[in-house]
Amino acid sequence: MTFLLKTLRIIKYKLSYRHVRYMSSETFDFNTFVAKNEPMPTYSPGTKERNLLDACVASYECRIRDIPIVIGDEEIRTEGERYQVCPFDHERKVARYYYAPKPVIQKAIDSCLSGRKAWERTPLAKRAEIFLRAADLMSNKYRYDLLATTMLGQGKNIWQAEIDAGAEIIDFLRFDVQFAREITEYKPISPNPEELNSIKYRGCEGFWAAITPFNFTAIGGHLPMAPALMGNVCLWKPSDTALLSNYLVYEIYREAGLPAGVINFVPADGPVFGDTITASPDLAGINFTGSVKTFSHLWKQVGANIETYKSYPRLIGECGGKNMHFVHSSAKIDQVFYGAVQSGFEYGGQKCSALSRMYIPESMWPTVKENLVQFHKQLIVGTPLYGETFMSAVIDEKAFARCMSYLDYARKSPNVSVVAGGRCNDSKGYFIEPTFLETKDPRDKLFQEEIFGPIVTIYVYPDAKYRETAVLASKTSPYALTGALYAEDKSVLDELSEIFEDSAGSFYINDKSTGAVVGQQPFGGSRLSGTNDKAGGPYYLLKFLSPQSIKRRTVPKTTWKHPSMAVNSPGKMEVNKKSFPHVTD
Ligand SMILES: NC(=O)c1ccc[n+]([C@@H]2O[C@H](COP(=O)([O-])OP(=O)(O)OC[C@H]3O[C@@H](n4cnc5c(N)ncnc54)[C@H](O)[C@@H]3O)[C@@H](O)[C@H]2O)c1
Ligand SMILES: N[C@@H](CCC=O)C(=O)O
Repeated sequence: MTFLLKTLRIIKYKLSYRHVRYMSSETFDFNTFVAKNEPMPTYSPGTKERNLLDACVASYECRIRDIPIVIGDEEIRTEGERYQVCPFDHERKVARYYYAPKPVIQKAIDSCLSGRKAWERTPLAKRAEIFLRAADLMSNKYRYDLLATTMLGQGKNIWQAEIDAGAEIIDFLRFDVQFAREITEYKPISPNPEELNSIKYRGCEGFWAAITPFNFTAIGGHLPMAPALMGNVCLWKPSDTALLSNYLVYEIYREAGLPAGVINFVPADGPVFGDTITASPDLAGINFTGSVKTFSHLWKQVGANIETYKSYPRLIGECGGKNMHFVHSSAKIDQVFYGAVQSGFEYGGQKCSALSRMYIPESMWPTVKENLVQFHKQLIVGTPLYGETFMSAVIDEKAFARCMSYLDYARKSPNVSVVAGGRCNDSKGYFIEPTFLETKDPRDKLFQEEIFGPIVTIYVYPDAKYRETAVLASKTSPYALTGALYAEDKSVLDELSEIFEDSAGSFYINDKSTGAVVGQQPFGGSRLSGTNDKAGGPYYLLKFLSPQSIKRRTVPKTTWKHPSMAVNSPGKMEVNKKSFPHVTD
């Protein structure tokens, strides 16, 4: 009976998915293509898209997807199967997967390399068309599956899943196509009529490795796609806790026409994968998003092997943050609460851009505190499958333990008090209550270390000391990812924006620190937050090109002499006897 119901649900969903939106690949002309951001449906109760999404989520009930390693066209399953579970219900398995050991990772490298030339020689416009087709499949046929797998596997609520696995991934694909055209439009000049100059926009010699995090399906899909678009071949190592959605993205690329072996899908133990790719002389680059710890480790491994590579590997790393909201007394107070709740707690604070330290002027603190406590009471924390849930569980046991250790520290520290929240429960899922803490010490570790959970710490400063506090805030953390400044006073905005210039790669004025949109706010940070390559903007793609400059002489030379030399007997080789006295006639 359950089986029958389940099958009926799947059939009903499959019959109803055709909800056709904008198709960018149908009338595609590479030379004129201009991307636009994917419209986001509201999913409010009773809408068509909400009903379709609910049916899609239900169709995954009792299903465990089997996810192989894919090298070329070959599916590989190794011994020792593993499971991805729902973070909000850790008894519920959603995917079964397998780790690639060293020889399998090496096989994936060899497979990539064997197809590299053919893919690089495929015209850019053709490569672009494949990824636009993928964007259309994501926008239409697979929209709800992408959301459902992100909700179930990564614990995002409907809106957070749409931002990521709906709009953002589609935007990445379409805007990258436009950016790829724009950055390859440059042609060198040929002012000498005897020469013709050109540039060949090659990919890199070797293979790229895309190592992706759990927290954004869009980042998972984008990191291998961007090098592939620019003519590279790539190994994609997805995160263990994002496999369900990430494998679907991989399947969509293949359905859209991506040839086998251009991207090989290689789930693996992190260190085994890292050791194998950094030991390969053919490593062309690593496109990484994740923690500082992992990126620094990879960088060291590349450094240790530097003399063994055929080319210097390029390293892109988008890492963590300790993102602040700095509030001045001229700020609009309601904007401060809304921003804090959304940026601090959406997706359980598991966005690299999430608010985690906040500076509030004394005069505002009583009202801000009262409102934060009131809002806190209204937040629904639970299963992301329920439409009114604001926030769900953190991703896994490790994240739960990390958040708990900071909450323990907060309870024990004489400087810290709990404003709201502070509880945790992992009996069903990895639930951490959204928490506001207040500290008396603006250099507290709560103001320096990335927690990556729903914990926001507040420091209350004397209004008149806003300048000194801003200078302190700009230097407190080793990260520089995102930051927001709330103020209405124009001179304060100018002054503080300058103070914060080096402390945030993505800076917001009177808006929260999360929610960058592709093509609108290219994203990334410096200091320990990464190499600031600005995904979602055009310059990102430059990293994946290794252009070849070509000069063609069209009129043969008639002499070897420099113009500065006397013109007697042009073109005839003469030996200068003063320089070579030993030369005799
Ligand atoms: N700046 C950004 O754009 C951005 C975006 C998303 C996430 N992040 C950051 O990512 C982190 C959260 O993601 P996470 O928990 O998945 O990070 P993580 O570093 O634990 O894992 C990232 C990836 O690296 C792999 N990995 C782990 N050890 C490895 C090793 N030795 N060699 C090779 N690969 C290895 C993991 O399996 C995973 O696929 C946070 O710090 C967050 O701020 C940054
Ligand atoms: N680009 C996203 C964050 C990505 C990191 O997790 C944002 O702007 O909120």
